[in-house]
Amino acid sequence: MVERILPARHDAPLHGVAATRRLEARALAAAPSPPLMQAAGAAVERLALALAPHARHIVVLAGPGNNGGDGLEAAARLRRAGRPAVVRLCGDPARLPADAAASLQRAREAGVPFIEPSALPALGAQDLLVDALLGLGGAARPAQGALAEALTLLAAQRAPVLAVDLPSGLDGDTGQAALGALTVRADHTLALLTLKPGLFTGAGRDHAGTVWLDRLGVDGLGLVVAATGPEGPAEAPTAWLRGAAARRSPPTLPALDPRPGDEAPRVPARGAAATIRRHALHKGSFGDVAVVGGARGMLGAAVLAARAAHAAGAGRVWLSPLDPSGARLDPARPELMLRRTTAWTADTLRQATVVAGCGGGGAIAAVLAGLLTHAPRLVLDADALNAVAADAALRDALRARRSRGQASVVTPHPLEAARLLGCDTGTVQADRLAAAARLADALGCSVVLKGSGSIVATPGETPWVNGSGTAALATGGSGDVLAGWIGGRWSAGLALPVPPDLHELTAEAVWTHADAAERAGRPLLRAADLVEVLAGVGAGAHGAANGPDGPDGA
Ligand SMILES: NC(=O)C1=CN([C@@H]2O[C@H](COP(=O)(O)OP(=O)(O)OC[C@H]3O[C@@H](n4cnc5c(N)ncnc54)[C@H](OP(=O)(O)O)[C@@H]3O)[C@@H](O)[C@H]2O)[C@@H](O)CC1
Ligand SMILES: [K+]
Repeated sequence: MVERILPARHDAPLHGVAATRRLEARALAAAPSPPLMQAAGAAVERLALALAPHARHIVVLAGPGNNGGDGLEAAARLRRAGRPAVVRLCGDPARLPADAAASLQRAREAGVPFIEPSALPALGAQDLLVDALLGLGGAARPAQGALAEALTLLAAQRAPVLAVDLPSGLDGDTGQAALGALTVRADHTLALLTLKPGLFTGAGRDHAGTVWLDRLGVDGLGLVVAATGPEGPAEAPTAWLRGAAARRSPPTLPALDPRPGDEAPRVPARGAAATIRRHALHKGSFGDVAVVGGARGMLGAAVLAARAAHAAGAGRVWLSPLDPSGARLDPARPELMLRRTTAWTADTLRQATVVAGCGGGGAIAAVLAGLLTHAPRLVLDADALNAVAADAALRDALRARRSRGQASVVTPHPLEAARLLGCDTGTVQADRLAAAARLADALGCSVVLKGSGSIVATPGETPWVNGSGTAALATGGSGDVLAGWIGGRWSAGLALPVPPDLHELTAEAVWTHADAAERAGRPLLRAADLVEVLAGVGAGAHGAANGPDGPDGA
C-alpha cells in the first residue's frame, strides 16, 4: 500500500541504510509473494499513474543496481498496461544484480523501448521522469559516464520527478547531497520498505519533495509494525520521525468537549494538556522560569525567550538582563518580572527552570558557573553554549549535573554544535543524527540540533527527527523563542500528575514551536509574532494543538 507521509503529522519509525538492509535480507529470506522487487515495481507504477494520469511520456532512468531494477519492473508493468513508458538504462545489462536482471528481462518481454539520451522526447508538465538511478547503494563518489549524463539530463527537465526509494545521490542516513549539484531534486519520493532518516533532515526535505511510503508487504511479515511506540518494530528504528504532538501520550486530564458523533471522548492535546489549569492550581503550581541573557544591545533576545516561556504556561517568568542599564519593564508584556542576576540566591535558583544565554554575549560566562551548580532544570542556548565550548571547567560542570539529578537541555545550531564538539560545521551537517547523539553523550544533556529536520537526542534514547516547520522560522530570534518555549513547557509540565520525561518534553516543544510556522501560514514569521502564535497553544485552549486545522481535523 502506498501511503503519503505528512512529516508534521505522522510519527513514524526511521531506518537507516544498514537497518534497512537487515530488514530487506530478512524479508527476502521469508520469500514474500510477490517478491520484493515486483512489489516495488507495482508501487512505483501505482504512484506514477496517480501523479501523471495523462502523461504522454513516462521516462524511467534506470541505474546499475537494484534501484534500477525497481525502475525496470515499473516500466514493464506500465508498458503492459498500455502506458507510454520508455527506459534509459545507465549500466551494463550483463552486470546487473540478479533481481534487476530478471526485471530487465520482463521489461524487454513487455516491449519497453530502451532509448539513448539523444532520443529523449521533449517532456512537459503532465509527463513524468522516474529517477531509479541510485538508491540505498548510492556512494559519495563523483558520478561519471552514462550515470552523470542521466543526472545532468534529469536536472534540466521541466517534467515532475518521481524518485524511487531515495533521490539519487541523497544519503539515506544523513540527508547529505552526496553528489553535490547532481543530487536529484525530486518532486515526489516513494520510499520502499522503510522511511530513511535522510529524507527528513539536512538537505533531505529539499531533495525529496513529497514523501510516500510502500512497505512492500513486510509489515505483514511482522518485520515492521506501525508507529505505535518504540517497542514496536521488529527492526529497531534508527530514529523516530516526530510528526504529531498529540498522539502517544496517555490522557492526563478528562476530555472536556466531546463533539457530536465522537466515538470516544476527545483527549486534550498533549501540548495543550501541559498547561490546562485545573481549579485548585495557582501560579506557583506551574513553576518559575528565569531567563538570564540580554547583554548590552541584545536585550531583545532575552525578552523573546521570556515572552515565549510565559506563553508556554510558566507560572511566573523572571527576566534577568545582563546589561545593568537594561530595561526595567517589557511594556508589551508587563507580566514579566525583571530581576538582576545579583538578586538571585542559590535557594531561589533551586526553585526555577533557568533559560540562559539568549543574547548573553561574553557576560553570560560570569554567571554560568552558579547556574550550572544550582538550577535543577537548565536550558542553555546561544552565548551560553559558546561559553561552555570555550571553557573546559564549564563543560565539566555541565557534565556533572546529570550525576546530581539536575537536568539540562542544550539547543545549538550547527555552528554552536561544531564549537562544542571541536569540529567544523560541515562535519556536524554531514551526519546530524550522529553529531547530536555524540553531543548528548558528551555533555549528559538533551540536545536540540537546530536546522531543517531538527534532531532531539538524549543519552540512552532513540533520537527524534522533527517533522514540523517551514523556512518561515529561519529568522532572527526564533531560536531565542525556542529556548524560552522549552523552559516554559518544562516548568508548566511540573503541574501534571506525571510530568513528561525530558526527551519527550523537548521533542514536544520542538514540534509545537516549528508547527507554529505552519499554523501561521506565512512565508516569514517574525519572532515576536511567533510567540503570539505559540501563545494560542500554550494558553491551553482545548484542541489548540489538535484542533480543526490540526492533526485530527486535517
Ligand atoms: N533486492 C531487492 O529485491 C530490492 C531492492 N530494492 C531497491 O534496491 C535498492 C538498493 O539496491 P543496490 O544495493 O543495488 O544499490 P543501488 O542504489 O541500486 O546502487 C548500486 C549501484 O550503483 C553503483 N553506484 C553507486 N554510487 C555510484 C556513483 N556515485 N557513481 C557510479 N555508480 C555508483 C554501484 O556501483 P559499485 O559501487 O558497486 O561499483 C552499484 O552498481 C534500494 O534503494 C531499492 O530501490 C528495494 O526495492 C527492495 C527490493
Ligand atoms: K533513486
